[in-house]
Amino acid sequence: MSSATKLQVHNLSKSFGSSQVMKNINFDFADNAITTVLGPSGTGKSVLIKHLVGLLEPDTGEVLVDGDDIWAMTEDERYSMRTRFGVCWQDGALFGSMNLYDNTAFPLRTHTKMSEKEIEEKVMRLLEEVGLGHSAHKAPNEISGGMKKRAGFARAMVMDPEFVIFDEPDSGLDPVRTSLLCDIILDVHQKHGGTYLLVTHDMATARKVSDYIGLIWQGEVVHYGPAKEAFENEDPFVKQFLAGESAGPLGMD
Ligand SMILES: Nc1ncnc2c1ncn2[C@@H]1O[C@H](COP(=O)(O)OP(=O)(O)OP(=O)(O)O)[C@@H](O)[C@H]1O
Repeated sequence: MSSATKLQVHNLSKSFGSSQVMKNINFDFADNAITTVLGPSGTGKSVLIKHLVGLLEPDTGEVLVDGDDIWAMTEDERYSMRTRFGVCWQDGALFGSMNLYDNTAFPLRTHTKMSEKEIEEKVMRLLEEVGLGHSAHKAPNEISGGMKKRAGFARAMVMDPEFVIFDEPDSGLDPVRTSLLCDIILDVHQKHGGTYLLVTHDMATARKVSDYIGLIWQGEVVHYGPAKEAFENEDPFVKQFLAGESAGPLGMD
């Protein structure tokens, strides 16, 4: 893959105490495509996301946005770099005291000078795009887990991010709701473009949405390439991983 993509991770390593979670990770995330990073629980997928948005600093290595190392930036530059990202956390990370409309409007009211009329037009369009146009007045505790994730997605999109990151979009959802969310992700991506990254261990999600697939195993990238190539790959590690088999070269520890 070209080394000139807008979002890159180069030789990133990270340890917590004596536990090394990331071992020299490299990714050049394809521009304007959907990449899924797959890995078993505890393999460091959320840690990867936190590095990408500048919430964690690597021990060694770099996170590059447009070729600039985010940890060589000033705090202000890093803050403004973060506004180019929309992140969909597992539970939607909604403010419990605000309805879905106000949750989605919050970044616009905080970071822009848009009028309430402009905000309303944008917020309602996004809530409709994620299938929540009729639920704008509801509070987070009045809606299902799937709806929370969709509301989190609408809020993540409201500042027109170039990079959209999903932390396990399928977690806690049944297969039908997961499939609905995947359809919405594909629709929104087609409409707005952007570089999307999903981390998950759900193969069905990966099959449905991915243009590219990366596999992380024990803190290392064991495969990265076009999704079709990954699912046709004969490498025993990749085959076992994508088939979800217990027998094979990947150990269970
Ligand atoms: N701030 C932290 N301090 C210490 N250890 C941490 C910290 N953040 C993550 N870890 C450890 O790093 C490892 C990877 O965690 P991470 O949450 O990234 O896994 P994951 O692949 O996202 O797992 P899951 O699929 O279960 O969400 C775990 O062993 C976790 O306990």
